[in-house]
Amino acid sequence: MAFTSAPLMMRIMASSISSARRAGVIIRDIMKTGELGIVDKGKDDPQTEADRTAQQCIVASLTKLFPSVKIIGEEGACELNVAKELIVTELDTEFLKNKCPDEWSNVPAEDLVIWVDPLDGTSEYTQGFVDHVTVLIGIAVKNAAVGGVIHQPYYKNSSTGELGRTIWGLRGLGIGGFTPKDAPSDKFIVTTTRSHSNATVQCALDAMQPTEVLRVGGAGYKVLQLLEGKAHAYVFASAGCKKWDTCAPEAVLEAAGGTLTDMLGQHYVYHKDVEFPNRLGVLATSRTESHTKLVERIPHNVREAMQSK
Ligand SMILES: Nc1ncnc2c1ncn2[C@@H]1O[C@H](COP(=O)(O)O)[C@@H](OP(=O)(O)O)[C@H]1O
Ligand SMILES: [Mg+2]
Ligand SMILES: [Mg+2]
Ligand SMILES: [Mg+2]
Repeated sequence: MAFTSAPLMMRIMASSISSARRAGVIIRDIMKTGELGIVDKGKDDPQTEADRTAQQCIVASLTKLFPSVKIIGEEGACELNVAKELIVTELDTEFLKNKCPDEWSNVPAEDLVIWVDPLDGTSEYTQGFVDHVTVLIGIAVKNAAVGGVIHQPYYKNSSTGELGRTIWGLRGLGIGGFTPKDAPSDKFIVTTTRSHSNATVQCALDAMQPTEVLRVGGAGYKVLQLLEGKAHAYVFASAGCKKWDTCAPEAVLEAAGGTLTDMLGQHYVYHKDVEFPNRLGVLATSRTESHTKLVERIPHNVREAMQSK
């Protein structure tokens, strides 16, 4: 096959793009059957047949191609001996036309972790807000979120009518599949959770003094709103998001000049032994905003509430 000599990082990105697309088809197909097979993993934490099957597809496909790379998926350990139709072996050839940034051209498998959220925005998926759903595949090198794929299965291309779009980002290369837009400079729009709010989340939002608040599902979708110029900041003062929610969004947003950190302005780490919860919340800003200025607006009681978790 052409391009098989591409560096490991580029092959993983290209395979992530292909398998995220296939996961998007699985998510749409399961919705069409009307049998979502919802299981409650905890309070406000549903899992569906689409989460389970999309994860099997992504993890089995990446494991087949990259057996020595650590892969961590939201839905836990999964069966790797899956039906042939669930295995995606093709690499996205368009992506492989890019030159690998020098800093990633020799990264060994043991420095990599792939964080998989097979369906981000599950609550919204079960309630029919399908636009909020994304498939997230993040690639960490040692501690840092470096590469990411965000696939939006229900995005409709207005000229072709085709469903699904895939946005990728790689530090040192930039982003693809999409042209970012800046949000209006005469407003300050903040995007936040639709289904996991609480008093601390609201207190942090109020402190931002937004002109408008958007309440939508999924970490992936909220970061897309920043890239699309629909919001200036994503503010979520809660420990509810996990590493698979933020690895891909952080890499894509930062490749486009934005910033994603905890509420204190520190980057999360994504090595294989890190704990899953993002205990200090999520604060993300588009490339036009001063991240530090927003960190300074977080009130003491919110900082204390988060640090005591
Ligand atoms: N309190 C909480 N409990 C469980 N999961 C939470 C949570 N708060 C946020 N999350 C998870 O973080 C992601 C984004 O949340 P939100 O849409 O509220 O912004 C969702 O991922 P999943 O849909 O992949 O599970 C959601 O489940
Ligand atoms: Mg979930
Ligand atoms: Mg998620
Ligand atoms: Mg999920």
